[in-house]
Amino acid sequence: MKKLNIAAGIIRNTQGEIFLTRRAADAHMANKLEFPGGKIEAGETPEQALVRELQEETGIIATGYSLYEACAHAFSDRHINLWFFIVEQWQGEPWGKEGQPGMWVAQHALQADAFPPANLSVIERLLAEAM
Ligand SMILES: Nc1nc2c([nH]c(=O)n2[C@H]2C[C@H](O)[C@@H](COP(=O)(O)OP(=O)(O)OP(=O)(O)O)O2)c(=O)[nH]1
Ligand SMILES: [Mg+2]
Repeated sequence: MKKLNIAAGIIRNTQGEIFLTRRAADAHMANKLEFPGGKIEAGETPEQALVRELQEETGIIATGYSLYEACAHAFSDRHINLWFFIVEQWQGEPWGKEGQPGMWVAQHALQADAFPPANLSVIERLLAEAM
């Protein structure tokens, strides 16, 4: 079974909104909302992958972040380890740089069923901790 390690950024602004992107129609977990991010490459730390992926997918340079939650999930065809980081300091303005729709959503308005199933626990925690 395929094993993937993923770093993703929960980019949160001072209004308590989080930047989300929608996955492509032809990707794994097609059309689901996600926290921007992607595969940790050989030799990279999760933090290095986070900074690289956010630059590639949203154009920002993350400068302040901390690990929020790590979890594992077995899909029917792959096993993934996910590292979710809260990102609260960055340079630039995030946008859907790879053509994917991007949007700001209030933390308290996140909806777990719009995300891949692996995100359930992190969404529940974000909802519980929303202002
Ligand atoms: N980025 C991201 N991926 C997630 C989330 N939840 C979740 O299950 N995933 C899964 C979907 C994919 O199987 C995997 C992410 O891989 P990806 O397709 O984004 O990888 P990548 O950016 O490196 O893309 P590529 O170079 O392979 O095209 O993790 C999430 O919140 N954010
Ligand atoms: Mg990605």
